Amino acid sequence: MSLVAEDVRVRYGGRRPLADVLLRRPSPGSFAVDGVRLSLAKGSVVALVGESGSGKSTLARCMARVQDLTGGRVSVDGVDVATLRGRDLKAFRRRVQMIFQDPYESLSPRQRVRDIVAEGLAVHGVPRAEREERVRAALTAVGLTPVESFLDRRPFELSGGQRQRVAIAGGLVLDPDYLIADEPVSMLDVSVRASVLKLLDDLRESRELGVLLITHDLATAVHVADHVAVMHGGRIVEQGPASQVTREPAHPYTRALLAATPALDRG
Ligand SMILES: Nc1ncnc2c1ncn2[C@@H]1O[C@H](COP(=O)(O)OP(=O)(O)OP(=O)(O)O)[C@@H](O)[C@H]1O
Repeated sequence: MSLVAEDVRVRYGGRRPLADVLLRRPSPGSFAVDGVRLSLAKGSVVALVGESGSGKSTLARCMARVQDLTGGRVSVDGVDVATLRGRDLKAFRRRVQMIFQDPYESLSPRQRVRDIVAEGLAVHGVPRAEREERVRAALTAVGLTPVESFLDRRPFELSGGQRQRVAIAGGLVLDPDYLIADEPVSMLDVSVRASVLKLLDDLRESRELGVLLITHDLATAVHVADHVAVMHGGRIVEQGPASQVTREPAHPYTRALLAATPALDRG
């Protein structure tokens, strides 16, 4: 079972963001994602690595079907996700969950942990009587135990790492097949990054979750990924097993990324 992007292209229309002009990012005529192929199998962690503006988030949104493609296709188990409607689309929305960089921004400040985590259950019509048990199971799975001491807290009463765990629990509660994590640790203290990455790795193993880990940091990528795809200017310039990409980088851009990651460069 896998979620696959094939020759995906995205071109944005309209006015260009000022930051793009100032940073001399690709012009409107060019593609933010330009012919990308990427496959995410269940039970694997694939890291999508590249600098800001390289197209990682755009590709991720396409794979979650929250963004339209200009060309190519995204399929799940061989079915083009653009063709999904009604019940099938709802099932896809359950199967593919996204979590974001800043758990503080993506979590509603006034809601309590129990309601934040239960939100997806309500949307997907899980009976009220089942919700509490599933919320507890999800919080246990992300290591927020004893569960009782977290259920009634609000986001501001949690540490950054705990907030990211709540966001992950909110995705997991629907028992997805794939988790797309867009820079999930970049806002966290270095000391808690490793534990959140380990959590993603544990979930991959215990739930056979397919994790797409988006990061600008190669060190984060190789920490947990089986497969690394390096994105630059809307294209994947290199991809392969994590050990191969870091030991024998074939593309100059990958070599530059490695050189900027001293610990890996030495190793
Ligand atoms: N809604 C949009 N409208 C116009 N251009 C956009 C839009 N979203 C992204 N872009 C542009 O598309 C390109 C790729 O952006 P994208 O966010 O996918 O890259 P990224 O690698 O995820 O970067 P970051 O890590 O900064 O989010 C950039 O030039 C960006 O400014």
